[in-house]
Amino acid sequence: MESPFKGPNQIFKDKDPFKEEYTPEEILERDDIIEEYAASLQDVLDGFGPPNVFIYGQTGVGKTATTTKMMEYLNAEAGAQNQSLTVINVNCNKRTSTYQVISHVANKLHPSREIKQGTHPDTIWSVIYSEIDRIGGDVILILDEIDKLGEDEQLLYEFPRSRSMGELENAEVGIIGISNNFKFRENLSGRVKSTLCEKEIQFSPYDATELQTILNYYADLTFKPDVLSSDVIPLCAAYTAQDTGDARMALDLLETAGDIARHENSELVDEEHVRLARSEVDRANTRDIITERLTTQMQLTLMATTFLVLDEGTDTKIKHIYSLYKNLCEKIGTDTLSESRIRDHISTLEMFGLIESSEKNLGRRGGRTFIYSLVDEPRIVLDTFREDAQLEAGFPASTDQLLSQYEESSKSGFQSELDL
Ligand SMILES: Nc1ncnc2c1ncn2[C@@H]1O[C@H](COP(=O)(O)OP(=O)(O)OP(=O)(O)O)[C@@H](O)[C@H]1O
Repeated sequence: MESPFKGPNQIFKDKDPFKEEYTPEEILERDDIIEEYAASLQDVLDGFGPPNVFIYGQTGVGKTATTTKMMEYLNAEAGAQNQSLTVINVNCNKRTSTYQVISHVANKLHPSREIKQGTHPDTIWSVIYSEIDRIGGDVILILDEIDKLGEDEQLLYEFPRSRSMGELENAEVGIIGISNNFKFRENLSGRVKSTLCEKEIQFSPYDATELQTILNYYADLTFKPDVLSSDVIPLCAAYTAQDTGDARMALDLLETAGDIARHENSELVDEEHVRLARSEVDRANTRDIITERLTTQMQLTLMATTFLVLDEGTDTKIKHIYSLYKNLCEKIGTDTLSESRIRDHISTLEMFGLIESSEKNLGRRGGRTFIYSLVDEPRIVLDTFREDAQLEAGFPASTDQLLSQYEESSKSGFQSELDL
């Protein structure tokens, strides 16, 4: 058999900067934010103790990268001034409760103690406090994806108050919470909000010009010289700015365009590669949101909406979505939520960019109603649900037939418009 691999790579010189764990040398296009961030952290260097800061903004807008860079600078300055500063970083995506976070922090502070699963929380807290007091100085706990802690506020209440509650004598603690969930802040209890959100920094989405600067920087690190045709970066930036303004998505698009060109043994990456990459990235993003971000109940709400969209004779309004949702729950044997909870889920699906709404007049009867449609092709959404056997069990037997009919009629609808 002939080798299935392609010839020598003519496109990339390095792919590390595209990896999740890569931290760029420079943070571009965020000078104002960096200034604001530095002002919030100045207390540490001036000896007034670490602040609590809440960082928020959509996904991929540089919250984590900027925070990592700020901590590098802060550590260097604190070191130069002989100040004791300890920074502990925890991603709450993997540790979603106070218990899991404190176990992790205790293990980081005191690795030889090895906290075992089931250790009483009081024991864990006392390991943390005695270790922090032994080290002394300022301690900053960074909680990335802090919203994953949900309603478990114990850590957020207790940790920033540890000094005033007499748990610490030689040290003081501040929390930097990072979140892309806008609802999280609103849902915090007053007592936690007032401390955690003492200082807030909002990261806005990038515009096309900012994305171009970021993409040019990464392109220099990752592509061989002169392989990108001149419209590739502006196109990647324009597509992403119109959509989310998310730098991760723009980088993903650029890398995928390069992958496609490499797969074709092409010597250049061009506009067509970016177009192909765009539909690949869209498909992958939709899949990621559905599988990683939605609860089962949200998935069922989206599934009901998708089947209604396929059933072209029925309006996709909440009442109909809810009724189909209840049938699906029954079919796959899960709890059924109230209509108002499903309304909330529909708002969340809109926030994730999976569905969109339009207002419809109800004609002579008067009044208006909202009609929902899918942002992506139904096939992409259903293909994702098919990967989950429990959800697939809810599919009607006629799914494939409905899907083909829908796709046929969308195609013929397009042709008849062209005939005009
Ligand atoms: N201003 C920037 N300069 C250089 N690189 C950037 C910038 N903004 C984002 N990036 C890069 O884009 C990617 C996504 O950024 P980052 O992880 O910081 O986003 P985030 O806002 O923390 O997203 P999430 O909420 O999903 O965690 C990373 O590879 C990061 O290095």
